[in-house]
Amino acid sequence: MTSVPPPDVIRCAYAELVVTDLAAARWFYVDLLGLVVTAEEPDALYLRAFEEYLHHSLVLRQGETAACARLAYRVRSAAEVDRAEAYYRALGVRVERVPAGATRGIGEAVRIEDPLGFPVEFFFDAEHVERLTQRYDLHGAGAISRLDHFNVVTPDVPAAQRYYEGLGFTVSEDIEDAAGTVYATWMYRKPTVHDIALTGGDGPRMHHIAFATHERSQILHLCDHLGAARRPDMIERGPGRHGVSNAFYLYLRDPDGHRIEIYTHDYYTGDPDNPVVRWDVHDNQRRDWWGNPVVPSWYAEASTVLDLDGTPRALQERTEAREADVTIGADGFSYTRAGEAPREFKLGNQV
Ligand SMILES: O=C1C=CC(S(=O)(=O)O)=CC1(O)O
Ligand SMILES: [Fe+2]
Repeated sequence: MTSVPPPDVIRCAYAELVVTDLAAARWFYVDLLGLVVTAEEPDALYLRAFEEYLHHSLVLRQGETAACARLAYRVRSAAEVDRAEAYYRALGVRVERVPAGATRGIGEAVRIEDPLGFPVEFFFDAEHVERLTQRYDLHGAGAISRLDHFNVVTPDVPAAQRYYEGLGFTVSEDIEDAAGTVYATWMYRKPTVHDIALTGGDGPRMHHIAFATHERSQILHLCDHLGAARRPDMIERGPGRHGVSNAFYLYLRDPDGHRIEIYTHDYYTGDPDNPVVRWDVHDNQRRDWWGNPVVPSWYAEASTVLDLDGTPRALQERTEAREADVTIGADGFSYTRAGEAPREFKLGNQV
């Protein structure tokens, strides 16, 4: 902890992913997902969703090894970038101040290796570009409106929660058990369910980046589009309705295996007394409200993250119980209505 006040974070703002085949990634993110190309270079794409007016919310950069190179938060003013620098220098983590343009379209920024091992950037100034909210002539049937959240894998969820609480984030929901083990936590700065989800597991790894649509029909269109492209294998999990967040969801894997969630219909969390929702890890509606099982890859796989030199981070193993180990008997395979003995397999699901 430090006596230096934290920067005033507004929201999650952009991610930078390393992809091994930029053309293949372009098909997935632009031709399929419909993200808008703000700028294009031989080895990089700067993409945004239709309601976004900052230069980008996703950077795809050609590289040898697929990885997450950066998770960026926007702060409320240029002065808050200075405060971020002071806060993290006081925390004693690696801090770099970069000039405007270090990332195309982004102003002066502070980059850190955060206490959880993630490459994180704080910025305020960014180039404004056309906001395409009402350019319905450009929206496809699967139009994506904005970046919604990051989900990261980290071994010690309570420690990660404490770090983010120090940064001014608030818990909206979590998954825990009767012994007090916390398996995952959702935390926000913008008044929705989360800007960051902390998923218990070997980390640091990036679990997914999520974009929001306005309508469930847009998510269903993306599934149909993948079918038409004969690429339904890019659908990892869903479509479905989450228990946590109540959002309608779809998880896709991009050509490099990076997980992208398309998400809609979560809820407002902006009042100071917003109630925290706590889920029992043995409630098999927690991750899918309809009780459908979470596919094993969703628990097991996540993207490598890089340090500020671009070197992949070594992983620290989770030492507490792992959700996939404690819920296989409840993840769509049994019912957990209070007082009822767990049943066998949920109809239609077999291990
Ligand atoms: O955004 C999310 C909201 C809810 C869930 S969960 O699978 O319902 O826990 C996962 C998630 O973190 O991707
Ligand atoms: Fe998510």
